[in-house]
Amino acid sequence: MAVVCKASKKEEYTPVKIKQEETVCPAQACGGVLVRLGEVKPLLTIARRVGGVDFRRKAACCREGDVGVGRVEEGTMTHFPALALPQIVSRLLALSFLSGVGHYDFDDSHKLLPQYDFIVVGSGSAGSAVAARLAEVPEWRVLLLESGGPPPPEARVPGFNSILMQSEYDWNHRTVPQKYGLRNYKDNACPFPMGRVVGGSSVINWMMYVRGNRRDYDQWNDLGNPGWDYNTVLKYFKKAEDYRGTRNVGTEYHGRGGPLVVDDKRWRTPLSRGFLKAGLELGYNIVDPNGPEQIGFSAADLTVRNGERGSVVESYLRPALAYSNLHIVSNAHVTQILMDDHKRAVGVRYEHRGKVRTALTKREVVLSAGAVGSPQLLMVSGIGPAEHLRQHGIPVVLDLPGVGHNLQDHPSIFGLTWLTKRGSSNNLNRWLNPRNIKNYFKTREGPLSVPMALEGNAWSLAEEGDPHWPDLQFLFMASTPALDGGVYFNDIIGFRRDFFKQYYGSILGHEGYNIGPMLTRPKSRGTVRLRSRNPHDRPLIDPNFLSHPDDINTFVRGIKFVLAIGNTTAMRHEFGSRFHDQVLPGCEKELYGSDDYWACYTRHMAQTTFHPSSTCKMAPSSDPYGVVDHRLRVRGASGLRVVDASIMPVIVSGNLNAPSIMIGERAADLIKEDWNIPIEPLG
Ligand SMILES: Cc1cc2nc3c(=O)[nH]c(=O)nc-3n(C[C@H](O)[C@H](O)[C@H](O)COP(=O)(O)OP(=O)(O)OC[C@H]3O[C@@H](n4cnc5c(N)ncnc54)[C@H](O)[C@@H]3O)c2cc1C
Repeated sequence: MAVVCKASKKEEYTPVKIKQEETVCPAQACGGVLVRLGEVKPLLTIARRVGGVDFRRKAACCREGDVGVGRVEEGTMTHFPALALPQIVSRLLALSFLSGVGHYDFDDSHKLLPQYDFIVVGSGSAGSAVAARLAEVPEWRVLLLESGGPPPPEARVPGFNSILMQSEYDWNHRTVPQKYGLRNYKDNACPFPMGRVVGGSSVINWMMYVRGNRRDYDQWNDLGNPGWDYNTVLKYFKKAEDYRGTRNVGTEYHGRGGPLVVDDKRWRTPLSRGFLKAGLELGYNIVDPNGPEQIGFSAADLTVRNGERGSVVESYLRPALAYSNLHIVSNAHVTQILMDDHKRAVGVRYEHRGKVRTALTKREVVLSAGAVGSPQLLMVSGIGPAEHLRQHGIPVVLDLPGVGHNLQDHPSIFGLTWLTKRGSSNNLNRWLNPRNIKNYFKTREGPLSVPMALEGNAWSLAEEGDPHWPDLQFLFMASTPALDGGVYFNDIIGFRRDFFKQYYGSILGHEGYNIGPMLTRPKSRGTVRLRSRNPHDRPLIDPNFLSHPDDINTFVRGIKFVLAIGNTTAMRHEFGSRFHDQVLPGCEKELYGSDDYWACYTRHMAQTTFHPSSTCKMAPSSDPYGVVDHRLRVRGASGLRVVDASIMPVIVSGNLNAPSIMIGERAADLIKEDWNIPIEPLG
């Protein structure tokens, strides 16, 4: 049993310089070692993060109020001060200037009811949408439990988009070492960020609004999931949307008046113009990727509302605070779904402020803990592949081999870099210039009003099958990975330091850009598996990147396409674009520029684009690996649904925030229908 630690004497934390490449146990997460009062564990590492700085000590017991207690584990890598400094600065700035921002702690723990109609686990993109919509039914009582705390003020500043990665608002997961890729990354593994905060990943993401391709959803439907075809899901994308952009306004493709503001990228670097011109030069149109067809070049659409991040906290949860029937409890880590003898979900067990609590439901538990959290929670509760559960001594409630199976992510290459003239790209002066900072906090305009570096997207015609169903997306970033001299961004990306110095050492601080080919329809499949039966232990995340040989070939095609973009007159003449053509460390033996060289480049450089999905896939009963049916009910159970990115049978051809919100919106209507509540007809 977990013990709430009480210190026998008052102890102070002292900041320690964490030597490079050391690992610490994550703040806010118990690393797996439970401490019993009075027990002596000299090697226990206690971590606490204050204002973005890690404080760490070794001790026999934790102190009252400690949030990060556990063994040193491989999960988190924190550098001091490289990561801590920008986090502190951004918080101080946000605290000093965002005076109009009302902090809300999302803690209704003082008014909990003995029983709820619905318990939603996880307040991320899908969980917040479904919880807020369920609470529209006045007679229903809804409880939303979230493991993380309330979002910090700096989360509202779009330009601080990378600041929350590897902070206490990130689960700080890492992949397991990859057999086929990540060769220039420490331990052949990479950080795998996911939001652990009220609002989930929508609070730490990069705010690009992309729905995917109409064919993705028609495929879901054709795989035996009725009601998930494009025409149906489009209604839910529109229901969620309050479109304030300039493309296809007033057409059947965009919604107005929904909770989620979607807008054009209002502030752009000069290079953004070059990127769009390059597309025209290559014979592509400038498109609205959320319009009739996706193929083409586009400036990014953003979930930014009047210059501030439009996460699901702003769009769904704050407005829902008006409902007295929705209770939200932050810092409530769910450790088990409680199932009765008839395999019906009757509640959940969770930990809050050091106490183990139980919440009961008379209708349903809705699991929205994300593509890693949902399969993990199912498995520790006895729902998953029986053999795997038995290995960890977990009594099997339901043998569902598909739980944690079928992990899909979009791998992409952050690394193909061009140098350009001064003033053309995002540089540190633009980002951190006091004038721009002051201007942002006054007007919500300028470089900080948009996510740092992200400028646009492109989708090229597919070579196989339907040409309008792209297998590649290109992320255009108007900065290089060496923009900050390797002080900060390298740790966020996760390259090995020796590699970084060797490859980027000659271009530290230079202006330029980066185009990342991203596989929209990868063929590799991975897994999420348990490390142990302890719900606090990090799961083993294996995306199994590049295990399918076709993924390498698609990347090679993608790299050639981005080289063509960089080589257009538009990029070369106006911006002096020049490819950083240094031979990639690790690929010296290949003929530079050959297909084998680019395949080698891919194996060394491709990594996550932070889009895990499909680990509890929706499928008809004929599919042995299905976890939920088309109404998102867990197969073989009752009173239990999964509602988040994990239900995607196949990952979609775009970023996952908008699709996850759509899933939450659609799920709410499915639930209402199943409980005979009339639903609003959608146009
Ligand atoms: C750094 C980053 C950048 C990204 N950029 C973009 C982008 O620009 N555009 C885009 O479209 N997508 C982007 N994404 C992806 C997108 O944000 C996610 O795919 C989407 O938010 C997933 O939604 P979800 O509801 O499935 O899960 P999440 O939003 O991750 O929500 C899951 C929630 O469950 C909580 N939880 C988990 N376990 C438990 C538990 N045991 N008890 C209680 N609570 C629990 C988590 O803390 C979290 O709040 C990005 C993601 C990241 C991490």
